[in-house]
Amino acid sequence: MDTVVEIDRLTKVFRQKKAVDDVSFSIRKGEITAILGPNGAGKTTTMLMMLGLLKPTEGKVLLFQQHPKERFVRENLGVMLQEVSLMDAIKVKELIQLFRSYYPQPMGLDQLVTLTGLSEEDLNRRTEKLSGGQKRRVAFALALAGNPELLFFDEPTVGMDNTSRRLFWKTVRGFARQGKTIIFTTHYLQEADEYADRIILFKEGKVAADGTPDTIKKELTRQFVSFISPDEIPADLFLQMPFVSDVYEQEGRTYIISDDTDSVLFMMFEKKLFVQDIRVEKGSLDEAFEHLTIEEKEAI
Ligand SMILES: Nc1ncnc2c1ncn2[C@@H]1O[C@H](COP(=O)(O)OP(=O)(O)OP(=O)(O)O)[C@@H](O)[C@H]1O
Repeated sequence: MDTVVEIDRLTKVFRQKKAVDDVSFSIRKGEITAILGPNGAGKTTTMLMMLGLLKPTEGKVLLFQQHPKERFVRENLGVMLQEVSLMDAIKVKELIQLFRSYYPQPMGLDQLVTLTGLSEEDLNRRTEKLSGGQKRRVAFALALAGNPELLFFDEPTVGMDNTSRRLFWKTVRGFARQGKTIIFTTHYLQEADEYADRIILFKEGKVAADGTPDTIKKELTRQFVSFISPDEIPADLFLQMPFVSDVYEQEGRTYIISDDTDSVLFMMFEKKLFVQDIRVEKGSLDEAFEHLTIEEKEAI
């Protein structure tokens, strides 16, 4: 059973708004997948539907080939949501032990403490006395308590200091090496790039791109050569080059989209094309991603 998550034509409509719009994908065992996208793109809504916490308007979710609410799924699932609310008036250690007792094969307390960086002092503290960062560490321990095969993290590192963040990712990577499947949402391309095997990029409730970090970066950062020419240069001249993916004209300027802008320039000079005002855009990743975010804000 290689496919752990299967989503088929998932849609969620809140009043008039389509928060998630006809999304399908599947996730294989042992993959670390980042669901990346700007505010309001539909990441959390998708995650809540995957977890069975929100009913889809249309479409379906299968985890381990079963409905998310099935007992087998529950016992193999670990979740850390954005808002951490812990039970009050109980010591951290007691809360973790309580969670461990819910599962047939829980993770050992010592291992949980090592993996999450909780100190002896933290364990004996009452939950309402914890700082934001400490709460997230406890939430992480609770997500791991059942030694789950599938882990969901909704913006896991928000509010974590650098040490906690490093430990978090070290633990997550170790899990993936053991064959556990990890899904996390994030706003940060850098975090997705660094830690995920695969990025599913959400935009306005849809999957805008899906692939390895390198593929996604390439898609986001279209490189091109552009110029103005008084001559009619046939687009085919460029399109027949293997590294040119598109040619178009906009406001009197011709754009040659290519991964290899150097070769485009070389060909232009070799053929002695009469062009003026040549510009080469290497495509900054940050700019491209920011552009995506701004578009999203404008659309709201
Ligand atoms: N319970 C709800 N009722 C009405 N609208 C909602 C509800 N939950 C989410 N939405 C709307 O659905 C859209 C998607 O929201 P969602 O929280 O899934 O996005 P997100 O990508 O997780 O954003 P963020 O990064 O800000 O957490 C947004 O426009 C949001 O306002």
